[in-house]
Amino acid sequence: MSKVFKVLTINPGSTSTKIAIFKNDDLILEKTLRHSVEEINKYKRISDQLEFRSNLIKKCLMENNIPMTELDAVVGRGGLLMPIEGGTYHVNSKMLSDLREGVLGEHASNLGGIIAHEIAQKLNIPSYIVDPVVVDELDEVARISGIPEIKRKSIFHALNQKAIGRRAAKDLNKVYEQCNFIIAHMGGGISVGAHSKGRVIDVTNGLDGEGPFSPERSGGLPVGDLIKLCFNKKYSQDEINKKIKGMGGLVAYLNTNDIREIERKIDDGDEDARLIHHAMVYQICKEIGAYSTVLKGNIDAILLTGGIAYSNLITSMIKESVKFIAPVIVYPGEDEMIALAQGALRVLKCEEQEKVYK
Ligand SMILES: Nc1ncnc2c1ncn2[C@@H]1O[C@H](COP(=O)(O)OP(=O)(O)O)[C@@H](O)[C@H]1O
Ligand SMILES: CCCC(=O)OP(=O)(O)O
Repeated sequence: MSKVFKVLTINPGSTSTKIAIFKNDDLILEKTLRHSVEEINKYKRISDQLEFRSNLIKKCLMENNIPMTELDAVVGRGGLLMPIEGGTYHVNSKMLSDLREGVLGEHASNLGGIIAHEIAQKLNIPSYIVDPVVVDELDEVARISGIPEIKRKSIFHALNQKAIGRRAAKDLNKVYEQCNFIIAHMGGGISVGAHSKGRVIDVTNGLDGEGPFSPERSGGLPVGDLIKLCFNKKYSQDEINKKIKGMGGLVAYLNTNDIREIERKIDDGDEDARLIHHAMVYQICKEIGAYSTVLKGNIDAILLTGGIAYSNLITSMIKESVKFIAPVIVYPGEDEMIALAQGALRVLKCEEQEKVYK
């Protein structure tokens, strides 16, 4: 009989840490540990959250009677490394140092590989990352920004966008590599991508001031006004960075990253909450419209996913605006945990070779 592998998957997002245990493809345990703005903003740098998130994970495994010694591998969501092709990468020392340093910036997913390695090395088992947020398949034309010194970058919810693209293709009785999709992942950050026959040829940088604003990010801003803000000596570089990610978007306007709380306020007649909620949806729709031109209108479906896709109010508002472009399919939440596990399993079962981060 072939060996059954037990894998721990760790997915640090900007507003949550999700963990799951799989026995081969079977899900044994899944937990979402949500973090409030106050909890997260206590820490200056993402790497400072290591102990906080790592302890929560260990506590959760203990409470659920999962002995770590039974694990065969640990796999984390990959972070802001140098741009790389998709796949499963063994966590190595170069990767760890780039994740700790934040070579391409700060994001919670930088902790995925670090925590996976921390747990795995004590157990003497391998640690991996899969399809990190820097998967880069952009068409050359999409890299041009408008200033030669600034190149557009592919930083997005690659793991989930790819997994949902595959799921939708299957639901449409097609294969991902034959389909054209616009995928909007709506979580703590929001990214909108154009998937052309299995390649993400253009995508909003979900982290750094592009696309729609999100629960905790500013999205694209009027540049002239941003420049004034940078040079008026009122804010440090760190403070401006926090306005773009962490303290931007819904957090800046309404002091919460929680859509459910905002929708309760709307139900209670809060007009400010209604306007800001509407503005976020409006910007998502505009971006979907823009990306329909990238695919020249040849689109199998528009896919809405991420935690925010649980909101019927938001998905129905988006459908209303974009359904003229292509059919809209909603996949609430994400397929990231199974995608992480399967990435590790393919390597453990020798069906695929692990990739080396250099
Ligand atoms: N059932 C729900 N209804 C509406 N919004 C939800 C629901 N569950 C989560 N969300 C919202 O989804 C967002 C987080 O999405 P998620 O994909 O979990 O993000 P991340 O992985 O970035 O932490 C938050 O704004 C949260 O309030
Ligand atoms: C764009 C990078 C990935 C990202 O934003 O993830 P979260 O929404 O989990 O913060």
